[in-house]
Amino acid sequence: MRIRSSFFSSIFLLSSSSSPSSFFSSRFSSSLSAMFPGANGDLKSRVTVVGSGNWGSVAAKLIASNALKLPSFHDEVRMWVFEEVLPNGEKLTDVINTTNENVKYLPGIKLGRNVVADPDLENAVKEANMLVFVTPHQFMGGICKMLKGKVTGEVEAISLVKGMEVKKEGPCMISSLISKELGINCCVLMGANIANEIAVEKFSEATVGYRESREIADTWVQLFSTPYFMVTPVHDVEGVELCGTLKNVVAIAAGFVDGLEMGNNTKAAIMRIGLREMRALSKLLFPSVKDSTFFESCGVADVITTCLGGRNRRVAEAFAQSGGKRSFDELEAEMLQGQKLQGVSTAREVYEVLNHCGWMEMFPLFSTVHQICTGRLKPEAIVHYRDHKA
Ligand SMILES: NC(=O)c1ccc[n+]([C@@H]2O[C@H](COP(=O)([O-])OP(=O)(O)OC[C@H]3O[C@@H](n4cnc5c(N)ncnc54)[C@H](O)[C@@H]3O)[C@@H](O)[C@H]2O)c1
Ligand SMILES: O=P(O)(O)OC[C@H](O)CO
Repeated sequence: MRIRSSFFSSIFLLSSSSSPSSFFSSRFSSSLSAMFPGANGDLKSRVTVVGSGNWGSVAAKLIASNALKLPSFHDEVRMWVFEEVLPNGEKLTDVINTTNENVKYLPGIKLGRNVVADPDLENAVKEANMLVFVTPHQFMGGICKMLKGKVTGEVEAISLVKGMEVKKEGPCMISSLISKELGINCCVLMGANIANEIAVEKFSEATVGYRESREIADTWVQLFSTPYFMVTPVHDVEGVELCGTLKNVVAIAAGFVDGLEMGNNTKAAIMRIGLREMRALSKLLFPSVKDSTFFESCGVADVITTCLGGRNRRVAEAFAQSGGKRSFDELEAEMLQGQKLQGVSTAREVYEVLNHCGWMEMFPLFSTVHQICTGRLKPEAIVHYRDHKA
C-alpha cells in the first residue's frame, strides 16, 4: 500500500483547544443558566429534540434527566417522532408516550417521564427555544424545508447529525444548512458516542463545536453533561462536524478489513490513514479547522470507537464477507431494522467533492471506499489503492 505524503507531513500538536477545567468550573457554577429565554418572556428554556432514532432517543434521555435538575429549563422535553406503525398496528408515538420507551429504536431503556413524543414537527418545535437536531443526515434537507418560516424568536440549535449535503456550490455541513434555512445559530455535538453504550450509562466523552458564543456552548454543555457523559466545548464548529461526518467513511473501510479478516495491524493502518485524510480534507474545505480538534472525542476517539463497534463497520463487514455481492441497502434493511447508515452516502458525497475539486489523488482511502461500495472495485482493494486510478 502506497501512502501519499504531500498533505500529511506536519506533526499533530499535543495541545487541546479546550480545557476540561473550564468545563468543570462552568458545569458546576450555580450562576450559570440558559442565556436565551424562550418566547413570551418565558425565563426558562424549552427543549425539543428533532429525531427519535437510536441516538436521538438517548439524546432525549440525557437532556430529560438534566432538564428536571436544572432550574433554567422547563421539565418537559419534546421529541419529534417520524411516525410509523409498528407490526402490532400501534403507532410508535403512542407506544413511546405510554411505555416511556422507544420500543423500535432503543428498546429496554426508559427515556424519562418528562419526554413527550410528538409526530407533528411544527407543533413539536413551536414553543421551543432550544432545538436539538438528530436524524440521519439524508432527511435533514426535507426537515429544514418543513420548518422554514416556522421557527421564530430567539432560538438556538445544536446538530448531532453526522453527515453533510453536497450542493451545486459544494459541500454544505448540516449545521450550515440549519442556520441558512432557519436563520438560527447552530452548534454541533459529536464524539465517540455509540448510543447503546450511553443508554446504559457507560462513561464516554463528547465535543461541542461552537462558532461564536462560548456562553451558548456552555449552555449546551450543561444540558448534555452527566457524570457518565463528559462534554467539552471547542471553538471550531467545522472541524468538529467534519470529524463526525468523515469518520463514517473510515468506519466502512474498517468493516471491509474485518470482513476480509485482515487483522488488527491492517485495521490500525486504515484508522491512521483515515484520520489523516479526515484532517487534510477538513483543512482544505475550511482552512480555519484546528489540528487540536482531531485529538478531541470527536476526532481520534470517534474514529476508534466507530471502527471497533459501530453500525457502519458492522454492515461493511457483512458486505465484504459477501464478496461485495449483497448490496448495502439490502444489508442495512436486514441488519439494522430501520436504523440508517451514514457512511455509504457520505463516501459518495465526499467522492463528488473530490471529483469536483480535482483532489481525488490526494484521498486514496476515501475514493476507494466509494468505489468499493458501488461495486467498481472489490473489497480487497481497500489495501491496494495504488493499483488503480481514482
Ligand atoms: N446511533 C448512534 O450510535 C449514533 C451516535 C452518534 C451519532 N449518531 C448520528 O445521529 C444521527 C441520527 O442517528 P440515529 O442513530 O438517531 O438514527 P437511527 O439510524 O437509529 O434511526 C433512523 C431514524 O430515521 C427516522 N426516519 C426514517 N425515515 C425518515 C424520514 N423520511 N424523515 C425523517 N426521519 C426518518 C426513523 O424514524 C428513525 O428515527 C445520524 O447522523 C448518526 O450518524 C448516531
Ligand atoms: O453506529 P455508527 O457507525 O453509525 O456510529 C455511531 C457513532 O457515530 C459512534 O460515535
